[in-house]
Amino acid sequence: MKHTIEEMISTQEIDEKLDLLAEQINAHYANSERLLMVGLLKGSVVFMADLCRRIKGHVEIDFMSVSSYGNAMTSTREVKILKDVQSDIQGRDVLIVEDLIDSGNTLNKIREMLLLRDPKSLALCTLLDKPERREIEVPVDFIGFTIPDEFIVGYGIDYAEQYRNLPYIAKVIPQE
Ligand SMILES: O=P(O)(O)OC[C@H]1O[C@H](OP(=O)(O)OP(=O)(O)O)[C@H](O)[C@@H]1O
Ligand code: HPA
Ligand SMILES: [Mg+2]
Repeated sequence: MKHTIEEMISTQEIDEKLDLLAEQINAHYANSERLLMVGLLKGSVVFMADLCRRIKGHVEIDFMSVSSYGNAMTSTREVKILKDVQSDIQGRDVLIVEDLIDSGNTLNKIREMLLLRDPKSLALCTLLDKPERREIEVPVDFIGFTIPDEFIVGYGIDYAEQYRNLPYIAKVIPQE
């Protein structure tokens, strides 16, 4: 599809928001002994890398790979687990780190799956939230930016695998 992109959230705004998010997360887990941050590949990689370096104390990171969008702009609503976490999460404080919540299908599925493994606690953090698009309610504990219903790219987030390397967040504008 022919399109252009337009900057929506600058690198500096992202940096400042990450400082705030990290402050909230550090306060929330001040008494936690072994926090496990679980990122969802691939979209959360850039956010995870920047966020985990701001978290204090004993922190471990792990990743899961799920996919629901392929190269399209709309969800198939089917969430496939392509790679599971390597860590045993039973009795652990687990923080899921996600780049974007749109319909809520991805996070809802992951949350249900991880809860069955009996973690000590399970919380959700997303950099971007698009509440207008929600199909399933998911409880989110830490939210960076609440954004309108636009297709987003950059800072780890793709359109047909492109733009993950942008250091800022942009919206995609379709063209004739
Ligand atoms: O709330 P939802 O409607 O489920 O959509 C959000 C999910 O969709 C995107 O991932 P995608 O499946 O495209 O994989 P990717 O992270 O590898 O780009 C995004 O990174 C979120 O994980
Ligand atoms: O806005 C988006 N951009 C990229 N991938 C996505 N997956 C769900 N929503 C989006
Ligand atoms: Mg994607």
